[in-house]
Amino acid sequence: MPAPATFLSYIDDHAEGFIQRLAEAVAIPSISGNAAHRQDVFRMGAWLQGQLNILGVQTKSVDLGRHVMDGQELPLPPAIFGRIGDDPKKKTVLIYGHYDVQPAEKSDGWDTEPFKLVVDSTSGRLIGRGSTDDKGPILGWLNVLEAHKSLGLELPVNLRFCFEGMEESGSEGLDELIASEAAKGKDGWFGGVDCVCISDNYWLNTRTPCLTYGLRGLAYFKVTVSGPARDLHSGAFGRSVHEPMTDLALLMSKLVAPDGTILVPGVDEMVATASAEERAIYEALDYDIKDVEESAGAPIAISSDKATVLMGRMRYPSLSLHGIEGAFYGAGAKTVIPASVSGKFSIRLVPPQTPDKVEPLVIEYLKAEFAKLNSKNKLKIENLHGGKPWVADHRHWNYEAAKRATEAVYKRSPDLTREGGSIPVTLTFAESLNVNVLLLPMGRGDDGAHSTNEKLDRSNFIEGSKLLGTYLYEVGADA
Ligand SMILES: C[C@H](N)C(=O)N[C@@H](Cc1c[nH]cn1)C(=O)O
Ligand SMILES: [Zn+2]
Ligand SMILES: [Zn+2]
Repeated sequence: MPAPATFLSYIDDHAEGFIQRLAEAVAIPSISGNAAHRQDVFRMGAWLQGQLNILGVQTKSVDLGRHVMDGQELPLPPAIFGRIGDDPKKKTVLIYGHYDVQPAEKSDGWDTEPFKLVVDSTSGRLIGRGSTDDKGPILGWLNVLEAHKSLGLELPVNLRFCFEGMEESGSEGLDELIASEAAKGKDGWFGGVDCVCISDNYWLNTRTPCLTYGLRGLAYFKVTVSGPARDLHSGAFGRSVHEPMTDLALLMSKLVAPDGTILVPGVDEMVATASAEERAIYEALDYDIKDVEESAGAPIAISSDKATVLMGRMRYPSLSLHGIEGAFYGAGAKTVIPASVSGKFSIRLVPPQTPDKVEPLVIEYLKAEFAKLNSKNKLKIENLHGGKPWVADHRHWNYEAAKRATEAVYKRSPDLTREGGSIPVTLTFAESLNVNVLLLPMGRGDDGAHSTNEKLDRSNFIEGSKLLGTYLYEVGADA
């Protein structure tokens, strides 16, 4: 069933107001991974709940308890649940999104203030932290609701919403909440849900919309080497004591090779090599080495073979080194020996890998490599968070509806992709509600999620809002 023309033109006619609302959302620095911003995450949750209420959605803010982050006990931001429509003749779609964002500071290399949405009218870019990940897509759903309310149009499906404020920091508390709601069956918040739709990833390139049926999982590690009781003078102590930074740098260098091979024994080996037939799937995708190099901003693709690059992102695990806490990193030439340093790295997982299978291999390997250093320093290994990979059935009616919606809005068939990133709650929804989950991205491959100058193209925001609404009509038509 096509979306009504009035809905589509409402979206076009109200684009400026929608961008204004996105600017309001971006202005709240809801960084879940930084204790100093925890109140901002709460503020963002309250703002979102208020917007949903204005648009006629019944909501509930669900307390997720407390947790410890960076040695500090903090309240977890609430899950914002919403519901609108209870017509037993209609399908019920559950929408998930996250209202927290990654950290961002102008000094990281942003050209503009990260928490002030900049509308670049020449390029059509809406630049700001969270514009594409994930405030723009969440607001896309609000745009759909606003259009229906203002036009007095009946929604084609019943909607349930689940928005969280900790996705960028391990989705703490959410799995348990979903499991307990699912256990209540039809009386729970998700009772009667027929399918799930998540808009929290990106097209593969800048041209072709896609539907995503897989996500990598994640195992995130913090490895700490400590020795001296305090920071030391390298003139007074250099070559006289074991230095934590030296040990850590050696350990970190043993994790991954420059070509991406994971050096922890048993991790790469868990995943079967792709057959020629499977390779052909990646060859057929609308993608070019230029696409990865343009979004990375440099000619640094790991191979000149397109399928190898794509499989590196979607089909194989990867290990990335993220940073070292406690090390000297400022300007100047401080001659310090840091007393304690923590390396952060993570492994993106693919089936059949799970955090439970991979973590012991990493811990055992790091301990063995540390022992080889004969250092008198101390080693501590922690898992910061993790999540399992997910793959869905893309022949399901939920995907068929999204395909028809994409063809209606973008006048082209979507690519079918697997995403290199992780949204751990996806698998939780699939398993605890036993329904199909669809990833329907709004943004492009060069949006720079998690990076500097994150943006969402105006056309993706506006056409993407039409897509989300049209998808609901296509699902409704299947009822
Ligand atoms: C794909 C999604 N938009 C996303 O960015 N997910 C994050 C999840 C995460 C886990 N630890 C920190 N963030 C990602 O894939 O990195
Ligand atoms: Zn993210
Ligand atoms: Zn996200």
